[in-house]
Amino acid sequence: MALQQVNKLLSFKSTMLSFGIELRMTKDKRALSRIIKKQIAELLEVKGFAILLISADQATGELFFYDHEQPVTVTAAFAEMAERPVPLNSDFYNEILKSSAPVRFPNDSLNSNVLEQLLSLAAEDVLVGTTIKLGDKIAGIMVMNCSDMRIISRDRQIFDSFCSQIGIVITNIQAHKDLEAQLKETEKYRQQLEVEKKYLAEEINILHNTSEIIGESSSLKGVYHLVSQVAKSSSTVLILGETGTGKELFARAIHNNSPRKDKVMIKVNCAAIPANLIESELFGHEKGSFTGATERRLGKFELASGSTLFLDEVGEMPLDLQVKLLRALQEKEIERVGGRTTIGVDVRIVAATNRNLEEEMAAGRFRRDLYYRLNIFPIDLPPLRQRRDDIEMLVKHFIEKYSKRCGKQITGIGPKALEDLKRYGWPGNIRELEHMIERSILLASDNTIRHIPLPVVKDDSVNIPDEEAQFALKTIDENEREHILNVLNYCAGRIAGKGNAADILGVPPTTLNSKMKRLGIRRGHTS
Ligand SMILES: Nc1ncnc2c1ncn2[C@@H]1O[C@H](COP(=O)(O)OP(=O)(O)OP(=O)(O)O)[C@@H](O)[C@H]1O
Repeated sequence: MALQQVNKLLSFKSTMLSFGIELRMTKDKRALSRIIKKQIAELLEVKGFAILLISADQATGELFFYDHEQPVTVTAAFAEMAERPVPLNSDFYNEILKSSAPVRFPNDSLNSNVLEQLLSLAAEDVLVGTTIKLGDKIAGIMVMNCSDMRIISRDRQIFDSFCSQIGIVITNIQAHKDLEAQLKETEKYRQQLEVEKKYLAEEINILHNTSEIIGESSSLKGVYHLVSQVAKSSSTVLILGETGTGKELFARAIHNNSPRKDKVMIKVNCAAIPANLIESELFGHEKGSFTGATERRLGKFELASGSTLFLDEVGEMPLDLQVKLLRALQEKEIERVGGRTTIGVDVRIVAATNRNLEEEMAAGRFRRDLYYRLNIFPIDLPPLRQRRDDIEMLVKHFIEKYSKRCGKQITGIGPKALEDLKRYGWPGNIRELEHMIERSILLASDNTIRHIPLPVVKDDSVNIPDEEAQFALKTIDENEREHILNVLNYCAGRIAGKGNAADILGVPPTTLNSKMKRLGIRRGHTS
């Protein structure tokens, strides 16, 4: 090799080496632009340049490196323009992206105000565009103006080496940016978890403070025994029982006596969530997966991982979601709405319902396969009318709880009032008893409850039965209908408002209205 050639090669190598080192040591985009400008001008006699960073789908470019010393760059208009992505759908950019070598273009090809201002092409200038690659991956596009394209063509080795050095820098910066974005996303995700955890912990705290299980009747002792047998395992439990019998209370007891007790039990009320939101509530969603999904949201399944998921009112779950629930239970993994990957979850399921699932299956409203998956360890909670022995204890418990809350000094209940309570049918079970005691405390004029405002009977067809035998002949719906009618009579047909039917029954007026509709109760039924 001729000495001159060897010297040229040596000098080129050392220039590239120091260029590469300089680039890698500089962190500031403005300073990097300055280094690129100096080198490109010295080596290739390039006058102006701009480098665009390409979006992942190659649809737009972001102005990344350019000559910050150009006077135009200090204007507000330029700053605003420089922020906007440059669309890459013109022939000019297509040609550059397709070509493996630098391409020369007519001077009016730029089609971008910001680039036109940066390069400020003179008539004698040559406009050149090229891709900036790292290996086979296109990282950016460089457009430049020089006086003679031949310099670039002649020194292609220099030019290519120069471009790949910039490719390394761009890729590094991009990777750093991606990492930062991921860290930001993770931090947001962590914060969301914290918020949800705090909210749930508070919710549970409230419930814990008030949710001692009271009762020593033999039927309840049978339930305690079942709870103690199953709690320690991870088996699915299905709690069955009429409304207000304490299904949620027992679900918490199972969780609190399980090895998962240090984590918060997560509850989903399958009846309370609109059908179109319940999937996202259970399985979560990715950002943008549907209108209104502005953030990624964790589902209750994910939140319950390592803990217990309490599926309340599972009998009300829409059929299409029952399929998804079954899949999640069988495969122990879920997919967020709009997500592309499956997420493994370790969740213990406790489900509850006041519906007769056999009937629901026969009517085609509940999937048989899901029923068998849930009915592994069923626990039947007896209604209050079958454990009247517990009424006195429960009454004492609620008197203590509510007299404190109401700021009254109620110490007990009179024998007549207690006898009335023991004879009543309790279709709303313990919840109804609880509300009744709260109401009686508010109405009491001295420190003893002497009168209980039990629903008044006005219609023979809804007469309150004397003994258990009569209840045994009725269905839950019949009982519910009868009780609602009694309460409506008592409130002179008024549904909404404090002290009226919905309030006494402990349900929102809308729920009472729909129950009335389902049970065929018209307002005219009441007097
Ligand atoms: N054995 C009990 N001792 C004390 N309080 C009880 C008992 N059982 C139920 N309660 C109270 O009665 C109310 C209703 O209980 P819970 O919500 O657990 O019933 P549920 O069967 O889940 O009702 P629903 O079917 O309407 O969801 C709660 O305030 C609960 O604390």
